[in-house]
This record gives sequence, structure tokens and C-alpha cells, in this order.
Amino acid sequence: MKINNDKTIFWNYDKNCIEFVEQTLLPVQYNIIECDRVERLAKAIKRLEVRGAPALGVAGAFGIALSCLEHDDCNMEAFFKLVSDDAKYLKSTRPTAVNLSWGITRVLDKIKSSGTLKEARETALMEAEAVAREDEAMCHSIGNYGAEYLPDKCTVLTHCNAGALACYTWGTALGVIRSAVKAGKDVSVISCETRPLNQGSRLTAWELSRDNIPVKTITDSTAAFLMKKGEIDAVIVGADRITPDAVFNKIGTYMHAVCARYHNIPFYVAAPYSTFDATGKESDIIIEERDREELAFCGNKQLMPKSVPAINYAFDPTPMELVTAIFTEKGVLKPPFTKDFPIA
Ligand SMILES: CSC[C@@H](O)[C@@H](O)C(=O)COP(=O)(O)O
Repeated sequence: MKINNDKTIFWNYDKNCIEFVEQTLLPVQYNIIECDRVERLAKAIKRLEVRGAPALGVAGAFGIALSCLEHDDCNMEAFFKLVSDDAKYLKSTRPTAVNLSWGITRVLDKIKSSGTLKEARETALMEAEAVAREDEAMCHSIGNYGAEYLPDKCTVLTHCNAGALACYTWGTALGVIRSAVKAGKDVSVISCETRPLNQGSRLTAWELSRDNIPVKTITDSTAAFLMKKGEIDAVIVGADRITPDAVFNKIGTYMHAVCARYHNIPFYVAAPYSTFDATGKESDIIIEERDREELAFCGNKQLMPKSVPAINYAFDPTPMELVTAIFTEKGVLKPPFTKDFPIA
């Protein structure tokens, strides 16, 4: 498998389009997709070809740059209307991950005062690049803060993929692990497979094994037993949205947090300020529900009787009282988290 880039999503200046790693094909195939239409980007986000909160922020930002290129042959008023329609459409593709709408709004706000199409296009692309570069710096900073919290030798359990593939590069939860390893710590990882789309067994295991960081995959339901056996020293996960009362992350995260508390294991969250939603409330947040087919089939193999419906939530909220600390790019937040709640 030839890997020619360590970035998950980036702008191709020769072809004036977005390129991204197609994550549904991993770990079997590593393909980079060229995307020059907003419609294609929306499909990629819905299908999880591009996924993970910070990567969605970058995708949304570049999506507006793409939208600015798509619309010409119109006056500025019509142009802004078309771009903000695209923005609304892109935001609707995944409602829970706040970074997507954050990245889109940031670029949209920046182009508002542009007087010409050319100015709007250049501004949009510059701002989207800034979002991407800042994401890289933030991940390294989160990693450095979080690494301090890991013992010199430890086993960390993680859920889903909060790695380089979920960001521009490096990762949040996996960024902490990478930074700890870089600092000389001996870290092994237990990667929960993360049913139904297996971001843990497909993506986290792939990323870490490429970096020669010891990783083993378990079924999600094995986590509590390993905790009971004393084989997990800490849990670290990423987040899709953090409100003052809950951390929203991949379905199953809540279960790990409850089990970690029962077994006295620290439960850490690693996320940038762009994932915080200071005005949100757990009960008001829309939890994305996905197709029955994701549960009912594994490839072509049918796993459920045709007549049985599925409940397929993509995320769950973990109450703040179960969170030991949150690693951000500006430092480590500890309970009570409502004090100085971050605003992006
Ligand atoms: C740094 S990524 C944090 C989260 O986005 C990640 O843990 C997660 O839940 C991703 O879900 P996904 O549905 O694969 O986009």
C-alpha cells in the first residue's frame, strides 16, 4: 500500500480541488479522492469517507472554498446566497459534530465583506488553510498536555478513531498517545472495534500499527472485562461536541465512561476548543441516527432478520461527572468543567 501523504484532507492547488483519504476503504485500500464539487463533498461526509470532528471542521472550511469556485457568472448578492445555501446543505450532512458547522461558519464569516468574486475565493481558501494548519498545531498541543497524564508504562483504551484520520493530521486522543510515545513513554493501546462501522478496528489499529505503537483490537463489549482484570490504566477518547453538561462522542463512549468509573480508571477526553459548544445543552443536541443497513449487513452478509428494525445512533452523551479531565490545546480542564467553559 503506497501512502504519499500524512494529511487526511487538503487542497490541491494544481487542480483547484479538495483531496481526501477515502476512509471507508481502509485498511484494505488507501485511496485519495479528488473532489471538486460541493455535492461530492456532502456525499463523502454522509458516507464517512471523511469523518472525525476536527477533519470535518477542515472539510467544511475547504467546502466553502469549493463553493466559492463553483458559483460564477452571477452578481455578488446572488453569489453570497448560493454560497450560504451550500453552507446550510453541508452543515446538515452531520448534525452532532460541531466542528463541521464551526469550520463552515468561520470561512463564511471571513468572506462576507469581499467586494469581488476573486477576493471571496482567495479569502475563503486562505481561511480554510488557516483552519487546517491550526488544527495540526492544536493536535500537537493537546498531545503534549495529555501526555503528561500518562504513566511511563501504561495501557490505554480508546474508542472509535480520534487519530490523524479524524483530524488534519496527528490526532486528538491518538495525538496524546503519539506525544507520550515521542516523549519516551511505553504506551500500548487497546482499540475498541467500534461497531457498527468499525472505526476502531479499521482505522485506529491501522494508524497505530503504521507508527509501530503496540495495539490490540477488542470487541466493544470486552472493555469492562479488561478493566476488571486490571489491564487498562486509562481511557482516552476524542469528542464530537462538548456542552457544559456532556461530552458527545461515538456511540459506546458512555458505556466505557461508566465502566471506567466503576473500576477507578481515569476517563480522559482530548479535544480542541472548536469542539466546545458553550451554549448547548445535552437534551437539545440532535443525535445523528444512521441507516439500519449499517447494522443489518457486514459487507454483503446479512446479520439480522429482514423484518427486525434497528436503533442506530451514531453518538452518545457522557455526563461530565464521569470525565476525569479534558485535554485541550490551551491546557487541561478539570472538574467542575462549567468554570471557565471554553468558547471557540
Ligand atoms: C478527533 S475525532 C473525535 C470524534 O469525532 C470521534 O471519536 C468520533 O466519534 C468520530 O465519529 P465518526 O462517526 O467516525 O465521524
